[in-house]
Amino acid sequence: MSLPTISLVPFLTPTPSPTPAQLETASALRQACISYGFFHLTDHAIPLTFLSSLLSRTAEFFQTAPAAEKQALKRLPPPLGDNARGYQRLGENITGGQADWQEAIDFYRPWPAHLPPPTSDALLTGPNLYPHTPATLAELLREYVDRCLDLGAALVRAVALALDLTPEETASLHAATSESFWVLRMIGYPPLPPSSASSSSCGAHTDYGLLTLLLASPVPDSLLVQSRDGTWLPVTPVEGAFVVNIGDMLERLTNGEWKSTVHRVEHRGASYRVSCPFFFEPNFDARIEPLPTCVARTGGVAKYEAVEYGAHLVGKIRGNFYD
Ligand SMILES: N=C(N)NCCCC[C@H](N)C(=O)O
Ligand SMILES: O=C(O)CCC(=O)C(=O)O
Ligand SMILES: [Fe+2]
Repeated sequence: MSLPTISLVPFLTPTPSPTPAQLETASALRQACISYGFFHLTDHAIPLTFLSSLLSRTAEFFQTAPAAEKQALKRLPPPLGDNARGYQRLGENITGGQADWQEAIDFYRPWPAHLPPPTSDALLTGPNLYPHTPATLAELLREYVDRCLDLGAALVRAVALALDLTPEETASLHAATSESFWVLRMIGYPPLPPSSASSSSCGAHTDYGLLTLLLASPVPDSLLVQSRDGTWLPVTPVEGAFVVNIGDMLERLTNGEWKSTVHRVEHRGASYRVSCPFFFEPNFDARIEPLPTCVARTGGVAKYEAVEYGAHLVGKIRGNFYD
């Protein structure tokens, strides 16, 4: 099935006031976010050759890194690790109480020095663990983070216009994402065993933050997006495009006008699928509550309380692993 496609060209460079091309894109973005909460993003300024190398080096890590290297990168409880960053073996992740058929590495923004540790057990305060195999992967991952942060900032400009925010609300949205507590996840999906009709590569969930930029192997129908009527729409990848979706914090900011759409992964067939979702999130300590312009458009009553993004994230991480 085809999700809407949005070209980011008009938003790549900030402008003092909205251009006609920006207004046109903002209106298409608004429709896509209301109808699906998911869209393909093209013309994002990240070269296809870079994205292809990142995907192929990621596949190389999962398929060829020695077991000892994966062991050395393991997500560990304190004092050796911070319980969140690092490598997770097949079956270590759970969604909705069921194991996901995937292995992964999580990277987060380095813990901001000015914030107190979020929990007594030092969750999230440790170092990122970058792979050594293949040799060029760590540098690609770091460059990918920088590029995705720029892309996230451009998308926030588009979102502010699509939501018709006041200048004050636009400024507060930019301030709430200026130190984005980003997450980069490298995921490897071996095909699901053919016999296991009930198992899943990644169970049905919503993403936690603002906007997810999903880069994945071009395998059709592995990612499934729940439509507004409850049916599952299989996604056909568009070469060089990101699949972008809305997270829980953007649903809250919009007072539910835009929903954080439920999605899941069911990867069958013969290929080894990889993905590198970049989660462009609010600052860890950002207070997220419905924006007045969105409240006014959705019946005049705030349907969500204010939350600190970090508190929401910590609650989610607690339920993500078997141990
Ligand atoms: N930051 C995000 N969205 N990470 C991926 C979430 C995948 C689902 C997760 N196991 C869960 O149960 O929520
Ligand atoms: O790999 C994918 O296509 C999606 C992964 C995903 O939804 C997630 O990690 O949040
Ligand atoms: Fe997701």
